Amino acid sequence: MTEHVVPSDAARELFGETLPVAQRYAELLADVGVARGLIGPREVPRLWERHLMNCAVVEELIPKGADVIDLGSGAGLPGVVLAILRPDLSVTLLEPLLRRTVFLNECVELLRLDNVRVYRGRAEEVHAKLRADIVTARAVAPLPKLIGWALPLLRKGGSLLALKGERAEAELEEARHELARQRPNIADVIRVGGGKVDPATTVVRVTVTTALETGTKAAPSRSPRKPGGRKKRGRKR
Ligand SMILES: C[S@@+](CC[C@H](N)C(=O)[O-])C[C@H]1O[C@@H](n2cnc3c(N)ncnc32)[C@H](O)[C@@H]1O
Repeated sequence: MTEHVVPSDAARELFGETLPVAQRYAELLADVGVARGLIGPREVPRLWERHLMNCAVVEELIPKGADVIDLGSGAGLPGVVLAILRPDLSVTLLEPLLRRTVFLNECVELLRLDNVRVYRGRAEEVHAKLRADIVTARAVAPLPKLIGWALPLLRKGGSLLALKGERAEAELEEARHELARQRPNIADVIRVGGGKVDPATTVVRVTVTTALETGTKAAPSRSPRKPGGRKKRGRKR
């Protein structure tokens, strides 16, 4: 195992019985991910704390059995982490760049993630094709742009969970105009994972309170699970 990819006790606690799969993912990021330029070599020593764990704690905001789109998944953050931790979720990794979707497909296969599909495309071009209960996004675009890309993908009552940094509240203020132009919604900033990750992960959550207008309806969502699917992995809480 790559020396730097050894999980801390906190990571062991957080991932529980799913740790071996998370560990394999961390190794893929550290080896293939770095070799192909999908993740910077300087990130390797902090893969667990800054990347995997920071993303994992967002799972507490996601209802059981939800359809999740990870918008701008890149090398799989946070989508792959959430899929590992929560086999009950159906996760679509939405990513436009071929090099990244190739890596994502390799991850799905090597980690045997039957609850994940990789979808190559740009968010703004798939509004008529994809629908979800939750859209996650980390480091993809400024909030006003992200809102315009993500909200049309949500079912009524669904939420965009945008992982943001220190400026989350200010970004939300800057996005008020765009929020007002969209379907009715409620937006707030929440911090998750306090006591598990330091600093806690900051999430801008935007929940849409109405259904999409007719004429913008997507095809029914396809479950990424294969027929007969994989056995559920247990999870220590
Ligand atoms: C800085 S990377 C972040 C990747 C990953 N979410 C992470 O946190 O490591 C931004 C990603 O968003 C993708 N992206 C950019 N514009 C997009 C769009 N319009 N729709 C979907 N994905 C997009 C890029 O291809 C890239 O992989």
